[in-house]
Amino acid sequence: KKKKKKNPQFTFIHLAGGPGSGKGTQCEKVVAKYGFTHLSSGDLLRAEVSSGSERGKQLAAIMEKGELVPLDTVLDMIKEAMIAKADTSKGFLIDGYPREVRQGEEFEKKIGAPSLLLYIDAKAETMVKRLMKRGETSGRTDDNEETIKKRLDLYYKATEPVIAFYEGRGIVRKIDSEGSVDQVFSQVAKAIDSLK
Ligand SMILES: Nc1nc2c(ncn2[C@@H]2O[C@H](COP(=O)(O)OP(=O)(O)OP(=O)(O)O)[C@@H](O)[C@H]2O)c(=O)[nH]1
Ligand SMILES: O=c1ccn([C@@H]2O[C@H](COP(=O)(O)OP(=O)(O)O)[C@@H](O)[C@H]2O)c(=O)[nH]1
Ligand SMILES: [Mg+2]
Repeated sequence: KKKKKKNPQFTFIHLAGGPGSGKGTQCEKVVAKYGFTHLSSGDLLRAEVSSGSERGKQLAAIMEKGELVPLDTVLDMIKEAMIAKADTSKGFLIDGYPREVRQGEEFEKKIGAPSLLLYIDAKAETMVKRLMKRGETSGRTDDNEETIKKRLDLYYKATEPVIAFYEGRGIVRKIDSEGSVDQVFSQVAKAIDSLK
């Protein structure tokens, strides 16, 4: 029996990469050029924390430690945000999700299959440097040395396998993010243009 494709009217592009690799920075530029809708799971979680809700308080405790919020919570938030934008959006940039292989599997079951995964790759040393710098002004409680170390460890353990999972499907484009923002973006744009 042929399986019906979920949500074929939308393009889904995942961005995976370590903390501070530059996912958010690149997404802003993609939005400006291509008009896709940017959904950052981290930003959605931080918005819930700022709301001061009971759920937000629980999330804050997890994020401060650099651990992962339960799968269903994050997926529900992404889904809600997508529904809110579904009328006006052609495609979604999903930044920082999936964080682990199971999250990728659930996304496909409940939302749809991605056409591209942009793997934003930077050295650990580079990521730490950028995050420490960002921490001077970001106000993010997780931009401190101890939590950055935990986020990196978890990235290598849980998130890198996601990239291998999608490599098997041939949709991964590796982006070298050691250069300037514009150098990185020219690689990102090439990968997106190759979709058409
Ligand atoms: N030199 C250089 N710096 C960058 C580049 N991209 C991002 N940065 C800086 O690195 C820091 C982290 O960038 P973000 O875009 O917030 O990184 P992120 O991957 O979204 O990180 P998380 O929010 O922690 O997931 C920022 O302070 C940026 O100014 C880049 O291509 N080159
Ligand atoms: O899908 C997600 C996205 C974020 N987080 C939590 O939110 C924090 C910040 O995530 P973000 O993507 O903003 O930053 P990164 O970890 O890439 O530096 C993480 O450390 C996690 O605690 C999570 O659990 N699941
Ligand atoms: Mg970000």
